[in-house]
Amino acid sequence: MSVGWHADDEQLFQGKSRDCRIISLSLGATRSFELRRNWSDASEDHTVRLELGDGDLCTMEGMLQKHLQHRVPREHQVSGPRINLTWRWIVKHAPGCPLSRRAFR
Ligand SMILES: O=C(O)CCC(=O)C(=O)O
Ligand SMILES: [Fe+2]
Repeated sequence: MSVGWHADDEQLFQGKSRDCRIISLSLGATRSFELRRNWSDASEDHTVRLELGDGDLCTMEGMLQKHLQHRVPREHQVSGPRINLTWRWIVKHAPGCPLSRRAFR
């Protein structure tokens, strides 16, 4: 299992235009989690690598989704199952949703 380079830029969370907090809990096998800048720079590799183990919490906050991408790279030496639970805050509600009036206060 792997997750390719991406930003969590879904409209629901508005992570490219305002502060956005995403909290994740990893359970199971330890996996690498990498971050890189959101624009190409072939001359230098600024990739940052973390290890997310069983029970680890990871947060991505502020404007991280605008400026950085993240991924969980393929690692052939890793075996065993892993799940990652995430908590995200919906800030863009459908028109007519009772929460939409509060969303941008
Ligand atoms: O599995 C992870 O640690 C990250 C998953 C992820 O990037 C996502 O759900 O958007
Ligand atoms: Fe993600």
